[in-house]
Amino acid sequence: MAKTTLKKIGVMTSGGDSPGMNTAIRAVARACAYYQIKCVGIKMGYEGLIHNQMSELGARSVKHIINRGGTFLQTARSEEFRTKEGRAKAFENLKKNELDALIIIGGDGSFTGGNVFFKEFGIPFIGVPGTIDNDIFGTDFTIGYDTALNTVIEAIDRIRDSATSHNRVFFVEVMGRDAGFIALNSGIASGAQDILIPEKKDSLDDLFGSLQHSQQSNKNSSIIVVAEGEELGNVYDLAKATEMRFPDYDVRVTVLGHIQRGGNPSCMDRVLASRLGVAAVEGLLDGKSDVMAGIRSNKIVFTPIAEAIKKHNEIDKELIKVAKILAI
Ligand SMILES: Nc1ncnc2c1ncn2[C@@H]1O[C@H](COP(=O)(O)OP(=O)(O)OP(=O)(O)O)[C@@H](O)[C@H]1O
Ligand SMILES: O=P(O)(O)OC[C@H]1O[C@](O)(CO)[C@@H](O)[C@@H]1O
Ligand SMILES: [Mg+2]
Repeated sequence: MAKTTLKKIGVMTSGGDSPGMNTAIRAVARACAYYQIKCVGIKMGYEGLIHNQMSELGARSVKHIINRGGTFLQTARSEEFRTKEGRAKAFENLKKNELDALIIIGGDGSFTGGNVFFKEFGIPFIGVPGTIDNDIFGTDFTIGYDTALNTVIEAIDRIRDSATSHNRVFFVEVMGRDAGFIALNSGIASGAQDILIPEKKDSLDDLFGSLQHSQQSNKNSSIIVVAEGEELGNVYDLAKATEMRFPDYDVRVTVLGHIQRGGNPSCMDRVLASRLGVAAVEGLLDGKSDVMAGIRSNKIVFTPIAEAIKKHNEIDKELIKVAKILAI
């Protein structure tokens, strides 16, 4: 396997945390131990590189974290790393600690940072997609997405209990930044009356038509799942417009928020994180750099970082159709 002579690599988590990041760190540390290279854990994403916060991770340093949410290395959104001076400090520390390469577990922003750093200083790196949003090109699934979906449907199931008891209309906001993957899939899985996502052109008329249909077809509650990036309006605007249009409807709003980012990773996320962590170490040993390790049709693939950042996964139109048919 080994085409390179890497002796020591650094691993970090960066951007928003996601369930399964710990599993990925464990996989990186253990794969390094297996291939007899040193692994260093960098604290707080790029902040830890800039402020020299790092320590060696052996195979046993990562015990009992496979099942824990969050990231024990912690994470950050580093403004300083966006500056040339910040990145120069990071490079100095990287040399001081004799790190030959980096594995960056995070989202598109973290990969952009890695790409800029690679261009400036030639530090080899591989990205591992860790975000609940599933908004990264080059992988069918990102680490944390499946767990977040399961958290969302559990929450909406509970909302449904209350909604049906009161004949209410609920607007439920889910995360996803500019993408509607969480909303569309959780909406189908929780039997939503309507699902509003940025990738689909929505209108108030269509929404009102759907609510009216729900009322007329003897449903005793309606759940509307709204992606946080929805362009028609946020959940509060939509609830207000609905109350004005249908004064007799009893409307409520729930914003699920950061509960979607926590919790023990699902089996799917643990397997994904384990595979991608090993693939990233093997990829570096194989001489790959400036790429992201992902999974496509259940096979490990490496995608140039520039593509992973720029391109977007399309929403599956079949899912939109299924959601519509099943809301009959
Ligand atoms: N253009 C850039 N140049 C240098 N560093 C960058 C750049 N863009 C992002 N970064 C670094 O990457 C960090 C993480 O990016 P960001 O906050 O966008 O999260 P992310 O990795 O996209 O994860 P998520 O969207 O899931 O929260 C930023 O705080 C910054 O330190
Ligand atoms: O944790 P913060 O900084 O509030 O960021 C929230 C954002 O991060 C994510 O949870 C992950 O990218 C998005 O879904 C959300 O828009
Ligand atoms: Mg991002």
